Amino acid sequence: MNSNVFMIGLGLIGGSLALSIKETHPNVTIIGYDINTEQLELAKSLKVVDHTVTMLEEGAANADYIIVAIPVTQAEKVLNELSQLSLKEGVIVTDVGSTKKQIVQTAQAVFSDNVHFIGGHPMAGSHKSGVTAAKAHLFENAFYILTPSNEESEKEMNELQVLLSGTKAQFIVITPDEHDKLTGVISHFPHIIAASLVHQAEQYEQENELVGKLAAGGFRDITRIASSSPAMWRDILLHNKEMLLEIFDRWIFEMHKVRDLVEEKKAESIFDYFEQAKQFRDQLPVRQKGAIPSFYDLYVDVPDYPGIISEVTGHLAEEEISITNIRILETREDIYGVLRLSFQTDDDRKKARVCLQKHSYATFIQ
Ligand SMILES: NC(=O)c1ccc[n+]([C@@H]2O[C@H](COP(=O)([O-])OP(=O)(O)OC[C@H]3O[C@@H](n4cnc5c(N)ncnc54)[C@H](O)[C@@H]3O)[C@@H](O)[C@H]2O)c1
Ligand SMILES: O=C(O)C(=O)C[C@]1(C(=O)O)C=C[C@@H](O)C=C1
Repeated sequence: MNSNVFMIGLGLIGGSLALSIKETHPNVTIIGYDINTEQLELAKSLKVVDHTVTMLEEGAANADYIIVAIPVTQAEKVLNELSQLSLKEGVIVTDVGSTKKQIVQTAQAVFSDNVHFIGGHPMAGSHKSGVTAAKAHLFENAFYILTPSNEESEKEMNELQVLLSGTKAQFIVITPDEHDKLTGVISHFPHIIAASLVHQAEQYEQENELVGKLAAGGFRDITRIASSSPAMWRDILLHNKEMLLEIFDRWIFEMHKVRDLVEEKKAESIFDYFEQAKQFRDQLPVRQKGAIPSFYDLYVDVPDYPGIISEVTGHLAEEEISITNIRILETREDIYGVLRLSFQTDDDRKKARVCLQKHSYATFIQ
């Protein structure tokens, strides 16, 4: 494949897609554009793209594929701008936005028949933003949702999937409406809850400063996504208003129900509430990225002495095995603690296990 790809938006998602495309199709030329000149220059110096341009029309004119990877309200604006430019006959335009209804509607309204728009949404990401957080394998095993317009032929759909095959994601085709309902439940609303829990803790901290200091474990796990880009989430909430209002109502009803159980001390019902949630949560496909992010965790028994963590990570670094997360689960004096190392892939975890066993560490996988 030696097509021209024009990547608009060189942040986490645009950067990651560019890297994965280049890995599978080295002859593809990727031209990058971003309104933030710092991101643009970084993308060029990190070799995430081959060339950069500072005007939309410069990159759009010769593009066989245009990928719009910017916050969703900006995406609508840019689709409009693109529709005013002279584009190659048969160009395939796609986006990566977390909402689909409004974007697909805009694309259908503005593009003529010689432009093939296919809505897209890779269902994996991070709370980190910017090109420096981009990774070629960000979407491995994740679902990649496509919402083609009715007229989109099989040929264009196949071509786009070939271009994006390096993501190693699993493509799934649904309607924009279905998309916004599903993501409202499993992605958009959870982000609101995470942010609201953080706000609540902040308010309580004014009464007692220990709140912030003690906020660890569960609080950190459930609020990681509250560190995501505010601009991105503002736009998503504005786009998916109808669905989110419906979920708010159900959620408020649910919270009243649990509140009543607590007030009335209904022990059995409280148990059932947690038990049913645990059952549903435990049977979700954890190896697969998507609704629940997958982590390839390796547990290592470690004695508690200074420098132990750098010793373990040092062995892994020698063999160029990268860790995505590290956490001490339990380290008390004079006993063995447990280090939980997370990896991006199962392969990295296997290599790490062999490496650490060679250095006489006991390792286990849950
Ligand atoms: N972060 C995630 O987890 C995730 C996952 C899947 C999809 N998405 C979607 O991907 C899109 C991009 O998110 P991201 O995480 O890469 O954000 P990001 O902040 O890392 O990158 C966005 C980039 O777009 C640029 N930009 C903004 N407006 C622009 C414009 N008008 N023209 C050109 N460049 C512009 C910004 O300067 C920035 O570099 C969003 O629509 C988001 O909803 C995000
Ligand atoms: O892992 C995270 O940090 C994410 O929030 C990723 C996440 C999600 O909600 O699952 C966020 C928004 C995207 O549209 C898709 C994926």
